[in-house]
Amino acid sequence: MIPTLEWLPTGVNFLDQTKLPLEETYVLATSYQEVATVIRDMIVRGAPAIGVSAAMGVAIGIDRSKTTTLDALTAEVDVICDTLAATRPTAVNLFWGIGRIRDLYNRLVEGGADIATIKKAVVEEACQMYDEDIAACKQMGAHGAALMPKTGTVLTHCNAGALATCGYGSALGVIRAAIERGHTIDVLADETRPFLQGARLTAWELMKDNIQTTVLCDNMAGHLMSKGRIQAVIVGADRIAANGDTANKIGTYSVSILAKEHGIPFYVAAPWSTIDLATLTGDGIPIEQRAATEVTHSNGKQMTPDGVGIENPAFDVTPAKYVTAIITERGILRAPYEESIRAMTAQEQPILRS
Ligand SMILES: CSC[C@@H](O)[C@@H](O)C(=O)COP(=O)(O)O
Repeated sequence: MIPTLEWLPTGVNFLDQTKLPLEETYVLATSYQEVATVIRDMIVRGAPAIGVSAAMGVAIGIDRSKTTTLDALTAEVDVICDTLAATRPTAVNLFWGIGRIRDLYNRLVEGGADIATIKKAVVEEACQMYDEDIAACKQMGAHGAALMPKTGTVLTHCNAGALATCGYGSALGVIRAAIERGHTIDVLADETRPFLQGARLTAWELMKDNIQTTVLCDNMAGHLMSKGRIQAVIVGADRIAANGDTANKIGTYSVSILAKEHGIPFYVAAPWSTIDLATLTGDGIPIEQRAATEVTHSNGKQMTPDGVGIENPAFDVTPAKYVTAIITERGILRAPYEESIRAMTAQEQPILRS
């Protein structure tokens, strides 16, 4: 399995996704500040991977703290959490990952645990979240495989694969699971301007698994749909509001409308940690704005005239009405999403182990 990130005795080791597909190199983060930089610079990216990375960031910050009193440690934990929370705004998994370690820390302090016990427990929790993320991807695959065409072409946007998770992938995990169950699927990967997660990352990881993959420019999907070349669309998600509106990589919204127009099912695959019950509709989802240079430059070369205006929102929101189903590790959600999400939230869930 592709090692997206890994807890090591020396730190948290990240496959540098900014260097793919040409170089497979790693960045070892030895402090919470370095983990924050890795997330902000998109060395690691993809909502589920960001969530676990942030949890590991909090854990490494606590584990490496030199403070000797609980009061001082608690003050430091505030700074650690705030630093990591300021890295990227859209993927709710970031805040979920930080919150889970923070909650554990608070419970341990209230329970009278000493610093050594706390350090051990937060590291174990972060590593458990890593295992749970892989298990959740496998479960999404098990639930979603039957929705994929028995034979046909599936379009995906951005990278919701092993690289966007701790392994196996959310949207690409469903495709992998379908192929493992005997489906004959080839993948169309939108290049996903401007950061090229589709062209660089989805193509790289699917080729590694010998899954037939074709990269297309973002403006080509409509043409191919009109020619009957696409049987399903599946994407990941960075945040799903309580009504099913889904934030995902910029361009997803356009693909969803094209799919609707052509009668092609449009699926979202995401772990439960991507569902944000506190955000009622897509209007409440913060959209990350990234640097203009991602648009103005390609491989260091300037592509636009000096002084031209630039837009670079990193995400858009697909209204729930365009989403055929949301595949989670708990099961498949269908419209009306307020009700199906509420019903599945109430269900008791087993702890997943990879
Ligand atoms: C599985 S993570 C969400 C993905 O579906 C992906 O499309 C995405 O938007 C990731 O954004 P990124 O900016 O690369 O972190």
